[in-house]
Amino acid sequence: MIELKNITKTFRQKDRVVTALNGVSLQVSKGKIFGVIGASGAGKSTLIRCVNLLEKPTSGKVIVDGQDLLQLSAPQLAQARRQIGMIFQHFNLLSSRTVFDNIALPLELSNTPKQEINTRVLDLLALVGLQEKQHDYPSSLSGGQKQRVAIARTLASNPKVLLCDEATSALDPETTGSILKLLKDINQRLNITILLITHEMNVVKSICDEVGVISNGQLIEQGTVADIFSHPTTELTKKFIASSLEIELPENFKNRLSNTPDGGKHPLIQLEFSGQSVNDPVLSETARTFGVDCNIISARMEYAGGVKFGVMLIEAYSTGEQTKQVLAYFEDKRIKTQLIGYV
Ligand SMILES: Nc1ncnc2c1ncn2[C@@H]1O[C@H](COP(=O)(O)OP(=O)(O)OP(=O)(O)O)[C@@H](O)[C@H]1O
Repeated sequence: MIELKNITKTFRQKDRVVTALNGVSLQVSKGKIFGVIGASGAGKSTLIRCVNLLEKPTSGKVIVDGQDLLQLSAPQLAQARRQIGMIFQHFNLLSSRTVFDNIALPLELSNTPKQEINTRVLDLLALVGLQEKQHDYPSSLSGGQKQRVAIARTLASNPKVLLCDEATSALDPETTGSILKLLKDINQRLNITILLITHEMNVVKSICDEVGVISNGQLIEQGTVADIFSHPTTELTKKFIASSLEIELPENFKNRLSNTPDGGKHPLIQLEFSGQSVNDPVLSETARTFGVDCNIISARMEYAGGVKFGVMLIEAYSTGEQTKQVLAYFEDKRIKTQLIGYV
């Protein structure tokens, strides 16, 4: 549905040339959700804006639904763009129009009959769960509600593709979750292909089928979410994955933490489970094999693309030699271990 072939984009900034995209190629199949993740300035916005030619690539090809966009005449491009919806971090609603009228706008612009506009907007309001807000103005809505209006507005044109430019970055975690759920719902119910950009691995993990990692204008890694999570090859990808799995050591353990096992303290071990880890009942095996009981202090286990990931902090009731055996056992199960200290 979307194909970028060897896209390069350079900008002229006073006396120097900035290469925002450097030979980017990617493909998104119909009905899939593809996430591009990268740090600030990596080229994410430029990339997504090249898909609907808001930004014209310096070289390369942009093919959407079989059409080579750079070869189209102005009217043909306008037609093709109707198939490509876009939502933004800051929603871009018209403050002088009600919720209903914001959603109706693209239909008015395409001269849709009034009765049809009415039915369609009411359907869209129901789809995004905002029927009661139709007469309200954007200023009285929460961030999540504004993004729902923006989603409904872009769906009004029946797009085949939806581009999401950091669509949840201005929202709190709970609202982010509900907007991501809505996007997944739209993707599945309407079979809309989604390309999104984000700097948060949690977004990728919760709704994407495939992911590309962008750095310095280049896609340095791409694949299915399950593959990338289980076999990340670059340090940057590993960092993004780790950032989505962070857990905090509770305050009372922090205060007791020391570098030595003096005074009968027990080792505090961090276990990092990835797609490569052996899926065994490791804690009970540790107790049976080494006679070492473990207390789970904090844990976060999740699934991405059908693979189990997570981090766990355990206090192992072990002494010196046993601790070494237990750490070696976890490593053998391909669980990344780190001795944090003693508590
Ligand atoms: N219109 C422009 N003129 C000049 N340089 C630009 C322009 N747009 C982007 N750039 C440069 O291109 C590079 C990539 O920018 P881009 O906005 O695509 O990154 P990003 O990954 O979206 O960053 P952020 O997450 O901070 O929005 C940056 O070095 C930026 O300064």
